[in-house]
Amino acid sequence: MDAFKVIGGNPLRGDVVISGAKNAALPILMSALLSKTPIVFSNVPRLNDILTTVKLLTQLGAKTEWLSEDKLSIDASTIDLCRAPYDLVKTMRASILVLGPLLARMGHAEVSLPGGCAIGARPVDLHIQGLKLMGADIEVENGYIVAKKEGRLTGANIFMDTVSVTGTENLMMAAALAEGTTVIENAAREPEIVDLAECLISMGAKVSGAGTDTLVIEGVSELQGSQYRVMPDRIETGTFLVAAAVTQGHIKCLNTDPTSMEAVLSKLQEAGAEITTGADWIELNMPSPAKAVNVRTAPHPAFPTDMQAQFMTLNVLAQGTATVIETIFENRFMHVPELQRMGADISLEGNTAIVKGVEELHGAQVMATDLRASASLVIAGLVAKSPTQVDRIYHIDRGYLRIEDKLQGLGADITRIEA
Ligand SMILES: CC(=O)N[C@H]1[C@@H](OP(=O)(O)OP(=O)(O)OC[C@H]2O[C@@H](n3ccc(=O)[nH]c3=O)[C@H](O)[C@@H]2O)O[C@H](CO)[C@@H](O)[C@@H]1O
Ligand SMILES: C=C(OP(=O)(O)O)C(=O)O
Repeated sequence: MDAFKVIGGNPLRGDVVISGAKNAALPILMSALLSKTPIVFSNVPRLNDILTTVKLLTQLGAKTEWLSEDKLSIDASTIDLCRAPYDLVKTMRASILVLGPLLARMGHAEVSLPGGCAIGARPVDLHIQGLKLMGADIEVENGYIVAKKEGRLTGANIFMDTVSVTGTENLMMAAALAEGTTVIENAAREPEIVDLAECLISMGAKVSGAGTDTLVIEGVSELQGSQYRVMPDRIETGTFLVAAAVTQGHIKCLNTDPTSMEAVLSKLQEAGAEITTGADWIELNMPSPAKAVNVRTAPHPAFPTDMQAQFMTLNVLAQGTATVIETIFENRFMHVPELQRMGADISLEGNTAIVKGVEELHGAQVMATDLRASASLVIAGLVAKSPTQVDRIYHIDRGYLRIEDKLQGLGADITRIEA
C-alpha cells in the first residue's frame, strides 16, 4: 500500500487548480443511466472513485470513453445488466447511487448493501423507503437490495426523516423518469444536489426547488443526452485553504466557486485568515498563527462534516481551545488518536472533541483511516517538526486528484512511497 512521506516546515505559496467535485461527479455520472443517448461530462476528476464508477457503468453494459483528461462520454443505451456487485460497492459506498436510475430505467436493480464504513454505520433505509413509496417492490436477499417495478415508477410525496445527500440524489434520479410528480421534503440542500438537478434539467428533466428543502420533480417518459460540466470541488478547495492557513502561507485556488463554501470561508476568517474572492477563485493569506475556532458539523448550509478533520488539525496548532462537534457521523474522529500521536492535545467526550492548541507537532508514522482523516494527517505533516509518514493513502486517492503534485506545486515537501 502506498504511503506519503511529508517533511514539514514550508509555508504553502502559489496557485493551485481545483478539480471537479467528486461528490457531484458521482451522482452526475450515474444519471447517464437514465438516458438512451450519450452524454458528455467535463471537469470530471479522474480519481479512484470516478474510475470505480466508470468500471461499474461499464460492467452494467454502458460504453464509456475518456475524450480528454477530464472529459468523459457515457452511452448507456446498451445497458443489459442490473447488478452492482459487492466487490465494487465495498470499495465505494456511493455505488448505491445506481439504485434509483437503474430501477427507473430498467424496472429492475440489484445493488449490494454497502455495509458500514470507518466513519459510521451509514444505513440506506431512506433510499429504500423512498423508492418503495414510488411503487417499487424491494427485498434484501443475500446481502443485495433487489428492487423491481413493472412499468414506470409512480410519483410520490416523500418526507425524509434525516437529511441524506445520496438519499436525496437517488430519489431525484428515480423520480425524473417516474409517472407523475414527486415531492421530496426535508431534502438535502448541498451544492452537489443543485449540480445534479441542473444536469438532469439539461437532459430534459423537470426539477424545481434544488437548493431548498423541498424538491419537486415532474416525471418525464424519457431523457436525452446532453453535455454537462461538473461543479468545482468545494471540499478539495477547503482542504488546500486549511493547509495554507496551518502553514501560514498564501495561496490562490483557481477554477473554484466561493459561493458554495460560505461556512468554511467564514470559519477561516474567524481563525485569522485574510480571504479575497472572485467569480472563480479564492485567495487566502495567513499572516499569523491561527486562532482556535469552534466547529459544529450539520447539513448544508452549515459547516460540512467533510471539512471537520481538516479543521481539527487547524485547531491542534491554534492559539486557544476549541470544541469540534460532529453531528452527522457517529465515528468520524478516527484521526484524533493519530493526531495525538503527533503531539496534539485533544480530549473526546461523545461527539465533541476539545482541542487545546499546542506550540508544535512532531512527525510520526500515522495511519489514514478515511478520506478526510487522511487529509488532516497530511496537513499535520506539513507543519510537524520531524518527518511524517502517512500510511494507507488509498483512502486519499479515492477522493483527491494527485494531491501530492498539487501540494508540491505550492512548495510542500511530500513524496509518495510506492508499495
Ligand atoms: C458521495 C457523497 O456525496 N458522499 C457524501 C454524502 O454521503 P452520504 O450521502 O452517504 O451521507 P448522508 O447525507 O446520507 O448521511 C447523513 C446521515 O444520515 C444517515 N442516513 C443516511 C441515509 C439513510 O438512508 N439513512 C440514514 O440514517 C447517515 O447515517 C448519516 O448519519 O453526504 C455526507 C454528508 O454530507 C458526506 O460526508 C459525504 O462525503
Ligand atoms: C465521506 C466521503 O465520501 P463517501 O461518502 O464516498 O465515503 C467524503 O467525500 O468525505
